[in-house]
Amino acid sequence: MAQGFLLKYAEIGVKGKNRYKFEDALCDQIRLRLSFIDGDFTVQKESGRVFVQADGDFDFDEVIETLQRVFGLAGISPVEVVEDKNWDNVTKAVGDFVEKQYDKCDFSFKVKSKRSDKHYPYTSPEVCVEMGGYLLDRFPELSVDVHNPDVYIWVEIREKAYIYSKVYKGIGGMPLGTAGKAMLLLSGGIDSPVAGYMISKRGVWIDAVYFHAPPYTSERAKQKVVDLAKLVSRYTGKIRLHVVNFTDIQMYIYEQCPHEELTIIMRRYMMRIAQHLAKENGCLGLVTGESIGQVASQTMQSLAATNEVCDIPVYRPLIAFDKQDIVDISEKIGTYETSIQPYEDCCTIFVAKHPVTKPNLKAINKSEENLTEKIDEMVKEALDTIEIIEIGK
Ligand SMILES: Nc1ncnc2c1ncn2[C@@H]1O[C@H](COP(=O)(O)OP(=O)(O)OP(=O)(O)O)[C@@H](O)[C@H]1O
Repeated sequence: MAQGFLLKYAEIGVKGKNRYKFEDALCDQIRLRLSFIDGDFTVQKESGRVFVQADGDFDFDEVIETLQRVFGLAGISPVEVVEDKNWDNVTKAVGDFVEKQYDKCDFSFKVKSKRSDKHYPYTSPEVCVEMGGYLLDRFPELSVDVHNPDVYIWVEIREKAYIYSKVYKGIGGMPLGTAGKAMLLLSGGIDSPVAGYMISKRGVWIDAVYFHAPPYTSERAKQKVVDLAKLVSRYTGKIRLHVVNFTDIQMYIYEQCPHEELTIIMRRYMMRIAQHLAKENGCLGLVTGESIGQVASQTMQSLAATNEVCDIPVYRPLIAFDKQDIVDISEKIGTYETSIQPYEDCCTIFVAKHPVTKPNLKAINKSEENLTEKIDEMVKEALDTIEIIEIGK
């Protein structure tokens, strides 16, 4: 059983003077996530790494899976720690480690070393050579292969010595909470959950808003969005989901506006409401799952028309992604199966047969003039009757 886990971080490593803030945010996230699973974990910074001391009963796979969902980590290694790092202790510990890890010591290996304690009597290359020699003496069936070894044996000389041979890939990105908060427009489709995951991977907290149109969209369609938010929150942490009743607004637009402009005008009202909620909740921008050319409302002209009603940035993490690339990510993060459940979305119910693909802004603005102040009352009513669902932890 590993005594703990040595974690390598991703981009934080290239940060300058304020690197400690990113490291602290990362440690906070690791502590939080590990607090939800069995085991007794102590998280501490260790020059360029994070060390998690693991005590008590814990499920190894669960720890790895949990850490693999923490943004900011590049690699996760179960380690043996040698407190007193004098050379004899370290060599013996490395030999014991190899013996314990592998039933048969007949493979090829390469020792890799990193030394952050510059006062240690051996340099990194010396550690590799000396340790390699020691292992060959102790396990005669081992062989060295510096180009393509079966096993890498890592020895990191820090305040203590750390020994490991496995590196589980981390998810990368930046620690949550290092980049402010944004409001995700979350539908029940494939794209917006992926967009939420992607923006969050850059360290952004997310809140979400879902436009619901009962009775045209069912309770099951809403539940699907709640389920998606739960799945996304395994990565993004807590999400405050705002469910907006959009029925009256949609019906009114349907009655008053040219049908080929419906999707754009509805989308503009969604953006206005989302922006209001974003400002109310301290969000610095909106996030959507749009990508250029995917459907009529996602041409560059249409995106310009939806942007026009926003005075805060609209982030579209998937803007240049092919559909298949988006599907691949949704499968990886576990939202795909839920996203493809066949429940209707309000945008697909009130869709025109021939929506405009190159909306003319003047024409759109003119059509919106027909909506009179009645729509402002409807927007106010929608804002007053929002249901808030707290998702995740
Ligand atoms: N009912 C809704 N509630 C909240 N946001 C929505 C809703 N419908 C659409 N959106 C937002 O608008 C974006 C574009 O929606 P649209 O239906 O045109 O495309 P889509 O490719 O089907 O997107 P998705 O797969 O995310 O549903 C979505 O990614 C989402 O951010």
